[in-house]
Amino acid sequence: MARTGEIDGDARGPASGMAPCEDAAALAAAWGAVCDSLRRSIGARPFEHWLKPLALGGFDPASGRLTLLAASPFMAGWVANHYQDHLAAAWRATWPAVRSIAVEAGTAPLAPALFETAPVAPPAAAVVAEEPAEAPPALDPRYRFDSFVVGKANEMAYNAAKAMAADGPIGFNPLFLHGGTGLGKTHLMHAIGHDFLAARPGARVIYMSAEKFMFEFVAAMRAKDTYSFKARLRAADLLMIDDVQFIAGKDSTQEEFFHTMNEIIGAGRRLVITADRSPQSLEGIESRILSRLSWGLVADVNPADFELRYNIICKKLEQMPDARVPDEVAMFLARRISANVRELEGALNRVVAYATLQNRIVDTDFAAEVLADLLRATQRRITIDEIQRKVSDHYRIRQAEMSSARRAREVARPRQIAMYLAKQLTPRSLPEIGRRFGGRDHTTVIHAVKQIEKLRAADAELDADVRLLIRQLEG
Ligand SMILES: Nc1ncnc2c1ncn2[C@@H]1O[C@H](COP(=O)(O)OP(=O)(O)OP(=O)(O)O)[C@@H](O)[C@H]1O
Repeated sequence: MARTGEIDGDARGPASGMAPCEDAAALAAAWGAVCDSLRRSIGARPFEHWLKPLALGGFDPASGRLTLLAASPFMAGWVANHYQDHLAAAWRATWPAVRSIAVEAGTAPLAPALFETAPVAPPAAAVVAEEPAEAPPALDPRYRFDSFVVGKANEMAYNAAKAMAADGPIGFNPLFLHGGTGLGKTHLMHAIGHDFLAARPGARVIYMSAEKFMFEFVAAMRAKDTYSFKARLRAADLLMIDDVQFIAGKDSTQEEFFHTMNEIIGAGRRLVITADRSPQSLEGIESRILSRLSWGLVADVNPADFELRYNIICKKLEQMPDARVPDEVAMFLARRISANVRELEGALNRVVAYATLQNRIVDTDFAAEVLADLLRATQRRITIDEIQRKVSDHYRIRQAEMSSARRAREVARPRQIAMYLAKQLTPRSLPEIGRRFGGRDHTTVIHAVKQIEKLRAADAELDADVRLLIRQLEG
């Protein structure tokens, strides 16, 4: 079954004058950029479930027809019915040569070159999906322990996951991992699956989202054949159910889930569950399930701090040997994209994809330009008061000196730095900044900004001070 949705075309041809599909890597990079924008427009969860598993099927430059492939006719139909407009808008913005989009069931053509230079677009094989009965589990090959960067925020979860995968008896079962979206829970689950299988070739490993668990269970009930569904899950040596909060309020699914859990644990097989919050905070989930979950090991995955974010970027860059991303940009991304690792990864991919598409050298200005929307959305509002406080602390002067008339170098220079930072980091106008620094004129502010710009270029120590202050203020 194929669903085709036509979108209004812009018949003027491909974006940036590029011959469509001549450069398969560019098409893949465009798909990466489209994915990024879709994730933002429809939200991370629906994106992960419905759109991330799509693969690029092909693009016909003559007709402008782009084919996307879904894992099943059901998925293809759903995507075509629900996300056609989003897909059309995102492609139109990125690659106007696309005039119609067809979503079909099928597997991706074997065109590894399409993805080779474009880490932004996961190949079909990397799609996180649940395995059909008897097939090897569809574990994402990228999600392994050695590609997972460990820091304070996730070391407890990492160690527990390692223990879950290790050979020999384990001291706990189930393992319950919880934390906000995009922090690496799914990654850890897949890593457990890989290691478990490596230690026990032929073992039955099932990874499944709770949403899929519900769909399959409901479908089995409708078909009046729940036996094979139950038998398959309960025979798993390692069962992993992702995002269990999804079954909140779904009574019959919870009933089945509870029995599955009991069977697995009772038979000494391993169970791993994730959720976006701790068992105590999961609402709409039966208390018997929650208490069962709390019997095992509960480990949280916390938001990454700056150091971990930076290390993650460095790790991702190791996997992109063609990407030329200087350290200064890695630090910039780590500093500015702090919401979660998925967003950080998406930002890095977007910068690399745009640099490839536009043949540009990556520097901080380029990254800021490419990520302008994201940075605006995530930017914390920095106030002039905060800047004055931070700078005064740094130079050990009283904050009142920011507004005083004293001209001695030891207070005048920090004051100029604070004015410069106010101009750089806040949307305040020059006259307003002047007013906040003891009623000074806007020309004084302009002078301070110019002065500090000059000094930053000439004086490494002052430049390092300013960088540090910016980093601290931007959090
Ligand atoms: N510590 C880490 N090291 C390397 N990559 C990481 C790390 N944490 C997260 N990632 C990457 O971030 C992305 C998002 O992670 P993942 O999908 O595992 O998040 P999640 O916690 O399961 O989110 P959700 O609750 O939305 O399903 C993945 O590509 C993953 O590889």
